[in-house]
Amino acid sequence: MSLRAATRVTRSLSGLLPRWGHGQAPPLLFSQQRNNSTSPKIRVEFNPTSGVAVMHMQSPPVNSLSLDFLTEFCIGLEKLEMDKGCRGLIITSSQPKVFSAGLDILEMYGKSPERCGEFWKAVQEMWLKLYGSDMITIAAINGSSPAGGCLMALTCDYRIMADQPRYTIGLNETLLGIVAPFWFKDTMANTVGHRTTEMALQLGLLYDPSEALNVGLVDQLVPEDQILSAATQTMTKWLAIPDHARQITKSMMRKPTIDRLTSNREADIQNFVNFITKDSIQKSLRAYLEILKKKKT
Ligand SMILES: CCCCCCCCCC/C=C\CC(=O)SCCNC(=O)CCNC(=O)[C@H](O)C(C)(C)COP(=O)(O)OP(=O)(O)OC[C@H]1O[C@@H](n2cnc3c(N)ncnc32)[C@H](O)[C@@H]1OP(=O)(O)O
Repeated sequence: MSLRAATRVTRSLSGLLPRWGHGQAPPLLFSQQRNNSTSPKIRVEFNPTSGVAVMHMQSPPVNSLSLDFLTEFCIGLEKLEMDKGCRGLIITSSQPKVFSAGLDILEMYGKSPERCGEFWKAVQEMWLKLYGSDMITIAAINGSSPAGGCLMALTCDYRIMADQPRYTIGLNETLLGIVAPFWFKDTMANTVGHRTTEMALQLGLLYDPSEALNVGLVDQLVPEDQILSAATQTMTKWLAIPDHARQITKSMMRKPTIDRLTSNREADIQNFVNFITKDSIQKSLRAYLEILKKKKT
C-alpha cells in the first residue's frame, strides 16, 4: 500500500484506537532505541584545496531527524562555518533510497512536554544555522525527502535531485494530521511562490523528481550516479562569485524570514509543544507509525 493510501487509512483507523491521557505515553509498540546508536550520524569530508565540504548523512535506516542527529548536524555545521577555508557545503545521504525521512516521529510521540521542547529547539537551530549559513549550500538529494527532509533541502541555496521516479519530495505534514509551521511555509514560499506552496501544503503534496523540477522545488535533475559530480560542478560556478557580495545578497534575501523565527522562537516552541502533545495528534502519530511498520508485512 502506498503511504498516501496508508494515510487515508489512518483516518478511518483513528476511531478504533484506544484513548490515553494528555502527556501520557501509550504502550510502546515501536523500537524507541533505533536512533540511540553511538556511531556518528554525520560524516564530513573537507577538501581544503577546493574549500568544499561534503556532509554525508548516515543515520540508518532513513536519516530521520532525531535530537541526537540534529545536535551532531549542528555541531558539524558550526565547525565548518567557523573554518574560514570552507566556502561551500554539499549535503547528501549515505542511506540507500532516502535523503531524509524528515523529523523523527519517535521524538514527537509519547514524549514529555520538556523533551518535545528540547527537540523543537534543535529543529529550529538546524534551520537557523543552515538557512543563515555564509557558505554556499547545495543539497544533493539522492532519495526521498518528505517533510523535515524537504525543509532541509529547501534551506540550501541549490537543489539537485536524482532522477528516479520512485523518489518523492515535499512538505506532506497534513497527511500525518500535523501542520507545517510558519517558517517551513515561508521557506517553501520563498522558493516556489505563494500559490504553489498554498496548494502543496494543504494537500500534503509529495512530488516526483520531474514534478518537483516543474514547480521549482528542485533546480536540476541528474542520473543518481552523477549527483555528486553535478553538485561539485554547480559548486564551482557558485565559488566563482566573490564571497562577500554573494553572502550579503543571500542575507538580504533571507534575513526577514530568519528574523521572523528568531523573534518568535519561544512562542514557536510553546506552540509546537501544545500542538504535538494533544491527545488527537498523538493518536494520529501513533496510527501513522503503525502504518509505517505494517508497510513491510
Ligand atoms: C497551530 C500550528 C502549530 C504548529 C505545530 C507544529 C507541528 C509539527 C510540525 C512537524 C513538522 C515536520 C514533520 C515531519 O518531518 S514528520 C516526518 C514525516 N515523514 C514522513 O512522513 C516520512 C515517513 N517515511 C516514509 O515515507 C518512508 O519511510 C521513506 C522515507 C519514503 C523510506 O521508505 P522505505 O520503504 O525505504 O523505508 P520504510 O520501511 O518506510 O522505513 C524504514 C524504517 O524507518 C522508520 N521510519 C520511516 N520514517 C520515519 C520517521 N520520519 N521517523 C521515525 N521513523 C521512521 C519506519 O518506521 C521503519 O522502521 P522499522 O525498520 O520498521 O523499525
